[in-house]
Amino acid sequence: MLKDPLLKHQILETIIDSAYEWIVVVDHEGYVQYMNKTYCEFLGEDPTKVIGKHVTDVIENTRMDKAVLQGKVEIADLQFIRGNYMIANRIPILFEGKVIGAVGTVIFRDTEQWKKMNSHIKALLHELNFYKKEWDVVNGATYTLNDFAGNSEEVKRIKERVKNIASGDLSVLIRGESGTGKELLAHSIHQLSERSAKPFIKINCGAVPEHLFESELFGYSEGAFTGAKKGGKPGKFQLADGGTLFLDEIGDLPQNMQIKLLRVLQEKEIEPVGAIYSKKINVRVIAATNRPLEQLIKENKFREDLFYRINVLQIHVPPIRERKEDIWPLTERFIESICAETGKRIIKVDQDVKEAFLTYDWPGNVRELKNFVEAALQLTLSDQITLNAFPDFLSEKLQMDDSAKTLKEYVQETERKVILNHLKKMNGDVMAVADELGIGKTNLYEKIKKYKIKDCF
Ligand SMILES: Nc1ncnc2c1ncn2[C@@H]1O[C@H](COP(=O)(O)OP(=O)(O)OP(=O)(O)O)[C@@H](O)[C@H]1O
Repeated sequence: MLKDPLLKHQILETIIDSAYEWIVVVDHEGYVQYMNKTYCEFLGEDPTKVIGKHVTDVIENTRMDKAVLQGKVEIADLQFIRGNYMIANRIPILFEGKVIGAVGTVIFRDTEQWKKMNSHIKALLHELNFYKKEWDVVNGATYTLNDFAGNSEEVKRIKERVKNIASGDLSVLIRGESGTGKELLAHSIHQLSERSAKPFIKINCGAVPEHLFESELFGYSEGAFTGAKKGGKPGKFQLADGGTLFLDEIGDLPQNMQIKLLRVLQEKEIEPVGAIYSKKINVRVIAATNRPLEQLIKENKFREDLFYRINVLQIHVPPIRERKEDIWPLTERFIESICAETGKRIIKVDQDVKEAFLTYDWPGNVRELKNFVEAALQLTLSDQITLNAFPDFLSEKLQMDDSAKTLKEYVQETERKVILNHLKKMNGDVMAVADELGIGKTNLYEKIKKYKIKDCF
C-alpha cells in the first residue's frame, strides 16, 4: 500500500502523462485545471502556463465549457483541431450532486498514428466522393428542390412553379442573374420529372469553342474528320436520350448553332457530324440565361423562333438583393452543410456580420454569399463568426458604403437601422419601440415588413 500522498500523486501523474489519450480537466467555469503533457505539446502550450487559462482560449472548437454548463456526457464527438479531425469525449465531474468541472479526453495521442488514421479516413472520403461524382456523371442531377433554400415569397412561388411544371416534356427557360440558382432549379425539375431515372446532361453554351459545338451537341460518326475517334462519339443529345438536356447560358449560343438547335427541337432528331443518317431522340430541354434575350433578338443576335421554342415555360429567379429575407436562411444552410463536411462547429454569427450581409448588394448573388461563408468558416478559429473572420478584401466589401446610393436609399437605410436597433434593445417589443419612436404600431409593423427585418432581432 502506498501511504505517501506525494508518491501517489507522482505515480498517477506519470500514468496520465503516458496515457493513450490527451486529457484536460476544467473547473465549473471552464478554466483549465490540468492538461497532460502530450496534449500541451500538441497544442504548443507550456504545461506550467496553461493552468488557469479559459479552455476556449486553449483548445479550438472546444465544448468543454458547455459540458460543464449542461452537465451532460458527450462521447465520441467529432472535433476539428488544427486542420484535423479528432474524437473527443467530455465527462462532467459531479461532487455532492453538483457539477464541479469536467474531464475531456481526445483519442489519438500519437500524432503519427493519428496522421495515418486521418489520411486513411481522408482517402476513404476521397474514394466515396469519387464514386459519388461518378454516379452524378451517370445520373447527372445532384440537387433536389429541398436544396433550394429561402423563405421569401419569391422562393415559395418558384418552388411551387417547379413542382407544377416538372412533369411533362415542355421546354423550360430559367432566367436570372448569374449565381441565383438557375442550375440548381434545372436539376430539381429533372429530379421531380418522370425522367429522373434517366440522365441529366449539361452543356455550357458559353464555354464550348464554336468549331466544336456541333460535335459536342450532336456527336460525330467514325471518320468524320482527321483525329475522329474510332466508332465515333455521341453528343450531349444522345447522352441525354430519355432524360434532360440543360443548355446553360443559351444566350451565348453561336448563331449558326441556333438554327441547328431549332431544327433538332422541331424534328426531334439529330444528325451526327459526318453521318449520312439521322437519329430520333427523346430529350427534354431546359435552358438558362442571364442575358436579355429580347434585346438580343432586336439586335439580331438571337433567333426569335428559337426563343419561342425554348420559352414555353418560364421561371424567373430574382437577384438576392431583391429578396433579402433569404440571406439569413441561406447563410444558416451553408454554415450547416460546411460544418457537416468539415467537422467545424459554429454556434453564433455576430450581429455585425448579419447587418453587413443585409446591407451588402451581392452582385454575385447566392454564389457570392456561399463563397463568403466558406471563406469565413475557413478562417474562423472559434465557434463564432465575426467580421474579422472574413479575408480583408471581403470584409472591406461588406463594410463598404455604396456611394451610388440615392438620398431616398440613404434615408431608408437609416430608418431601417434605427428600427432594428430599437427592436434589439427592446427585445422585439413592437409596442414599446413604436412608443419610443413616436409612430403608430401599424406604421411600425408596415416598416418591419417593408425592410424585411422580422428575423433580424
Ligand atoms: N436558393 C438556393 N439555396 C441553396 N443554394 C443555392 C441557392 N441558390 C443558389 N445556390 C447555390 O449557389 C451557387 C450558384 O448556383 P447556380 O450555379 O445554380 O447558379 P446559376 O444561376 O446557374 O449561375 P450561372 O448563371 O452563373 O451559371 C451553387 O453553389 C448553388 O448551390
